[in-house]
Amino acid sequence: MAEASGILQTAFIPTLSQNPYPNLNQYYSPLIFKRNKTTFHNVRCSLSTTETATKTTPDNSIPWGCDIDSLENASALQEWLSESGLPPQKMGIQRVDVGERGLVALKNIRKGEKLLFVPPSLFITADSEWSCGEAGKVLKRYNVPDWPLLATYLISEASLMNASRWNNYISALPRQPYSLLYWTRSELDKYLEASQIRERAIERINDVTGTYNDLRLRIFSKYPDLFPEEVFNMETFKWSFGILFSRLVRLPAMDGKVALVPWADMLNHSCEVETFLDYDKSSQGVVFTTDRAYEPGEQVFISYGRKSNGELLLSYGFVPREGTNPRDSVELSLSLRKSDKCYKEKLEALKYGLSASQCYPLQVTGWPLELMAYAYLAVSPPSMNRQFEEMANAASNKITSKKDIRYPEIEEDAMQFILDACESSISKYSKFLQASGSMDLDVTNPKILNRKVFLKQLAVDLCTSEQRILFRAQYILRRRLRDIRSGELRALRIFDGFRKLFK
Ligand SMILES: C[S@@+](CC[C@H](N)C(=O)[O-])C[C@H]1O[C@@H](n2cnc3c(N)ncnc32)[C@H](O)[C@@H]1O
Repeated sequence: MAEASGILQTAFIPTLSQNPYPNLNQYYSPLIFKRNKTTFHNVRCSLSTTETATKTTPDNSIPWGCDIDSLENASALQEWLSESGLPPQKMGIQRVDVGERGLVALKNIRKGEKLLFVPPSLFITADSEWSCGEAGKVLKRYNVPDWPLLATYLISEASLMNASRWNNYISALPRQPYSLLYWTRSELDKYLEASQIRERAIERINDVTGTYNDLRLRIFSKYPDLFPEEVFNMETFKWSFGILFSRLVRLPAMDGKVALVPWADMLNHSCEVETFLDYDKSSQGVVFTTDRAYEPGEQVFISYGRKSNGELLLSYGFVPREGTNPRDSVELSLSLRKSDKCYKEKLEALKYGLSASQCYPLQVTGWPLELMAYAYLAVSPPSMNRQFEEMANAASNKITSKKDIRYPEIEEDAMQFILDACESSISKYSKFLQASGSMDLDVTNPKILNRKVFLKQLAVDLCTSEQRILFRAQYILRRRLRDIRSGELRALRIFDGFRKLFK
């Protein structure tokens, strides 16, 4: 567990954990980026730019960065990094089969070798110097936390193009990162209807929208010269948060500092490796230690953390190949029955952080004790009301109480309750997977069709992997129920035998 949390903390971190901004519960609506040649740069810091961010871009996209699979700016990035202190590397950026672009071994790399050595002068952190110092000062004055601060910083530097020291880095970032932030509400509803990831994506989109709206109301609107809407708008924030979700690293050896680490963020994820990025005090740079050997031409991977396929889709926009993710899990939703005579009492018992409907992760290898405790609570009869609190506490992962509770008298009902939830979820997945074959057949515009085919494939891959875990749980639950029932039958038969004997 300690190991797992270590990895979770150090991989690229998709969480708005430091975002204290309220979820304004607003539905995301993409704003069209207004390209205005004059206001775009010069207004803000009187920085004269030799290039302006006004090139023509595809609809709704921002005018910096490059296509996600483009190597167009990669050599300029490499050159700039070496001039700026990146030591010679054993890897180079190339087009790859997994992850579009990635770092590929140029020489033999041994298992246990330290690679990268990106110096702190190349990190982007909340302490980085702003090209537009005034804008940075304003955000600091308002105590804007790291995530929104970095999102704003990235936009500010990006809009300055070659007047920013990060120009080469930003030019090599994807113009539209693969992210669920770019899915519309109707796409989420259509393709992810069966998966709980849909809810998480909606929450995340609302968080990003809320954060932007809050910054706009509290700060940007008061300093329109520093933060013109042509530059700092919902579209550019969607981009910068998409970049942060898929590339920001937490560095435990630097007290958990979060940073964008150019070059290191060209590494793709593999579920088959355990190694992750961290700051190395002895070499004073970000490194990772290989946990396997690589030959020249092979893509080198790190782990983004022990994440489920759904979490990988949510933050990084990809789903690993079926059956390759040993950490995969699916969220199973359990609910108290409204018709339960003790519904109110049970709800009252759940007051510490749980609700009448609760999600728990199922893995191929099993499920958490908390899930079983919730099931006990949901099926327990009024006569067990004294145990409601114990069950509710055991169902919560926030309260440190005894988790491994057992109530043999309601074990069968609890198992059946979980099985029913699994089967109802399985049928939602089956419905989507069956319907997916004939979805979008009426679309003729090739660009729209491409997008739909791409999103649908991601959803099909995710739903297939999630359904597979549910099938496994269904199998285990059915077998346990059969054992319980056949055990009961045997006990009844023995009892019957004794009765006959005494007759
Ligand atoms: C930290 S960046 C890695 C570099 C990225 N490939 C690039 O060209 O900029 C994370 C992004 O890489 C891609 N990626 C990483 N690992 C992947 C994998 N195993 N399969 C597919 N895409 C992957 C996803 O688009 C993800 O959002």
